[in-house]
Amino acid sequence: MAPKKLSCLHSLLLPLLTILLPQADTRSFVVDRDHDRFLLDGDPFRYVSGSLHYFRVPRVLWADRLLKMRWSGLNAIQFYVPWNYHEPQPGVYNFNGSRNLIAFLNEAALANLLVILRPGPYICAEWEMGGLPSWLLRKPEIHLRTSDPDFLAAVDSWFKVLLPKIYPWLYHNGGNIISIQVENEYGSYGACDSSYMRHLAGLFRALLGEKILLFTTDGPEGLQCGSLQGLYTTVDFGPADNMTKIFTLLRKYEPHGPLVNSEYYTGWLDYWGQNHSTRSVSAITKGLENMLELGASVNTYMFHGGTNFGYWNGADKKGRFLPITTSYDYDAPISEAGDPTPKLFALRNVISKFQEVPLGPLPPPSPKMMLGPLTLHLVGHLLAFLDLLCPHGPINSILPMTFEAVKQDHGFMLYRTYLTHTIFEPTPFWVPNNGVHDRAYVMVDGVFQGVLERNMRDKLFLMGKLGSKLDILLENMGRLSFGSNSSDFKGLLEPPILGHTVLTQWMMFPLKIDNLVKWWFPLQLLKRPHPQAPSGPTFYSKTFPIVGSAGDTFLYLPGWTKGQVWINGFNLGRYWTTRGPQQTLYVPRFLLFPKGALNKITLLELENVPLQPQVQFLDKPILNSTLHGLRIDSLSADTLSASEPMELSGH
Ligand SMILES: CCCCNC(=S)N1C[C@H](O)[C@@H](O)[C@@H](O)[C@H]1CO
Repeated sequence: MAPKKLSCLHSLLLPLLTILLPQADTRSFVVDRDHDRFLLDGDPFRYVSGSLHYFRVPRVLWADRLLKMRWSGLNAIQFYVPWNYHEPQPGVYNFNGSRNLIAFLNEAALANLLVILRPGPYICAEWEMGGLPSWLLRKPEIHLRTSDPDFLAAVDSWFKVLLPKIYPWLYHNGGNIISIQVENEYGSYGACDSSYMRHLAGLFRALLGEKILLFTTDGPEGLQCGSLQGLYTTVDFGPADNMTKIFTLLRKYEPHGPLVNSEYYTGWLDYWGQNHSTRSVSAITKGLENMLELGASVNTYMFHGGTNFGYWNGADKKGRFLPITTSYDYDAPISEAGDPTPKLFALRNVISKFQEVPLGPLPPPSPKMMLGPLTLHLVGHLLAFLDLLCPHGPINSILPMTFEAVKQDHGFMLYRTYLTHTIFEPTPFWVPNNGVHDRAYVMVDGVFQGVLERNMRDKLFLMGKLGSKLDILLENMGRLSFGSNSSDFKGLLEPPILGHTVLTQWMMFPLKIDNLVKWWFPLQLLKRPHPQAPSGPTFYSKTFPIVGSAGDTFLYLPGWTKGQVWINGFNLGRYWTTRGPQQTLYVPRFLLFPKGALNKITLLELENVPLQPQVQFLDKPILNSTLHGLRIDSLSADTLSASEPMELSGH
């Protein structure tokens, strides 16, 4: 069922693509079960693909990354489409700028790369709520990833917008999409709702037609529940797994047709507070060569990881809640900053034994820049800006409400109540049933008392007078992206208890920090110094010029604790210097104004500010600090010493 009207871009591009590519009516990508292979336009074909997530790479960098992937010998790329990235509110869609999926497909076509598309609706990917929009949780009893009518209604409505957009880009229609995955590792979810999977398969067929190859991907243990008649079954595993054993198991589901590993892990993800993950070059190249020897088609996950900018990281639960770091470097062949690594050259060498790889030099690593140290100035305590951060005023409720209930999807919310009696002695303060989701910065009359953290710290001791103001800044650290319970509500899930008193009569202030930072600090007069010595959630800022030529750089925040950073209004993501393993944040050079113009860095430090409120921009990342302090051997001496301190005029 072709869409009734092609967008003007399609009507312009499609004829171009049809001229550049063989006529649409002769194009085909099919499974040849007689010879256990794919056929592309009737010829034997094997893909060697790499995963790159457009939603983790600013659009201005897409062409650079795709060129490097093509040069590496890949003939295809694989990527997800995060539902929550494109439908921020029910019925509100965004496909602009770095969300322009069609522009990304076109960039891939221009790089001569075929596409394996994975539109979900659930994508996992260490992404916020595995790609599902958090507004689904406004119906708290919804059963995600099942044939729950409320969930399917939202899925149908989303796919009726998305799938017609990609229909013209299907390979047999003249585009570059050769196959499409249905759901994601459904067999690992536990619901095992085959009517849900059948519903999705039917919807994809209705909107995409009969020709496109639809497939599923599961770990070996998930094939039973994740596979479905009519969808080609593929598997995922890494270099340490037993390829022979897993492919033998896969043959139980696909006795004929090409063997496919849809996620061959080149590295792994990082959690805040855990050691940095790496995978050895030798193990990865050996595993890839073994699979290519077998004639398998392989997608390497990730080939370029990118960054969880803003609040987009997801989380796992392994004994305790584990948020994913801002960096999604993944120890991938192309680093977070887009630089080729030894792993890339080693994989290219393996691929070249099986298929032609493009000649010509690979673009050199991007120029890097050092800057600073910069001394930031105090703008004011977060509470001093409540009127600007929550212009519509608070929501009142006897019991605290969740982020989802007040329709705050990401970031921070302030909960406020007043003590109904004087507390003379330090008195236990806690939220029952581990009900802080995820971190609570507690203040009494504006004075910072400490932090409660999901699974990590559940009690503080407070004192206060009758009528004292009790403020709790609640941080959403990203919703679970994997596991059987994606309904990861955020906020105070239960009323807090002080001593023997259940605290009621709450005011909820959903905070629109990003809006404010984008338009804020135009003049020094907006500073609102805090009456007490600032500790707890406090804004710092600095205006600075670039010295010398601009380049990619890595923001280093020695002595700071935890918070959020914006550069020229762009939300760079979370830092957590005291937790690691990530110590720097990637700053693509396009974010910075060149020499002659002024840049603005804004920090929201949530806990403690260093005596010297300074930051530096380094010429290399630090992603592997030990759990107990930074291993500075990862930095050259000159980098650490950096240039002369820059005392700049201005604000
Ligand atoms: C502990 C990892 C949680 C499960 N995720 C796994 S196994 N993975 C498979 C999943 O399909 C992919 O989206 C990624 O999430 C990948 C890990 O990078």
